[in-house]
Amino acid sequence: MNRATFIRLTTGFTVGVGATIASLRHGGESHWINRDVLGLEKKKKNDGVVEAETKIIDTRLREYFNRQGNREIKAFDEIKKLTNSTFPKDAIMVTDLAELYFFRWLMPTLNVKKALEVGVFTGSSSLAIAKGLPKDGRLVAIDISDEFTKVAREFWKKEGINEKIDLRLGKGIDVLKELINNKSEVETYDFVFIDAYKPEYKDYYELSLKLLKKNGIMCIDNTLWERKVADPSNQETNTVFIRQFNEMVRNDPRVDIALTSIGDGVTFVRKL
Ligand SMILES: C[S@@+](CC[C@H](N)C(=O)[O-])C[C@H]1O[C@@H](n2cnc3c(N)ncnc32)[C@H](O)[C@@H]1O
Repeated sequence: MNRATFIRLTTGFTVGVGATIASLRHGGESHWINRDVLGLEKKKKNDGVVEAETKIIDTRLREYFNRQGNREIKAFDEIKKLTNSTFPKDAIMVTDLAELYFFRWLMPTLNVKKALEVGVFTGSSSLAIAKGLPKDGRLVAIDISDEFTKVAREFWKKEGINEKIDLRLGKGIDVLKELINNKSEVETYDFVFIDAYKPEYKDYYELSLKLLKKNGIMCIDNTLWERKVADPSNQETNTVFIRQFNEMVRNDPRVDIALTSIGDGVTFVRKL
């Protein structure tokens, strides 16, 4: 059998690819190998069941996915490259490419005219949102860092979308409160994207909910937090905050929700 067509477990247990993605049961210690075949990571659960996880981590499959699943927008790659060279240590914060394509598509699909974002960094998600807005659409983009958003501002200008973006520098909570204080802003936003300081997610959520229209959509990024939310032994600060946040949203009767495994996990919320 061609090595690339099977999964081998450390017990010597070997199975064909087609039948095994959902679950493999066996008794001994196991780790799956040859991620390259499926592009899916598998982990052994306590009861010996090995399950496929949804995040695409295989480079080849990811490349195929990004190439074939979307009509290429070169600017998404360019901003990622520019961020890598300008802020190599922080570049991991750039929003997942699949998410960028999805947001660009979502804006006209939801007929979004007025959007809000908390957490701009070098401007990738703002770029995707603004590209999907109509000519007279507006994105209010909030970030605390002048240094990061300087790169964003220059890039938006180059892309000809800067007119659609109203950048507000400041702490997310303060700027959202300022917006709410202006009564004409309350319940006028069609779309909100939250991707800033994790311990403040609950505050961004509460404040943004006031700004969101009825039936407006809020997307909250990183809600699977590198899968750590599902590991009870992980008690890191951000993991705990995200877990509490997920619990709160799940129990909030003011919204309808869908947690998706796109990127690092994105929760979609519709204001009822
Ligand atoms: C994960 S990055 C955002 C990534 C961005 N969405 C993108 O597509 O590249 C988080 C951003 O939140 C900003 N930030 C951190 N604390 C903040 C706060 N208290 N208020 C507003 N922005 C904050 C950081 O400066 C950083 O740019």
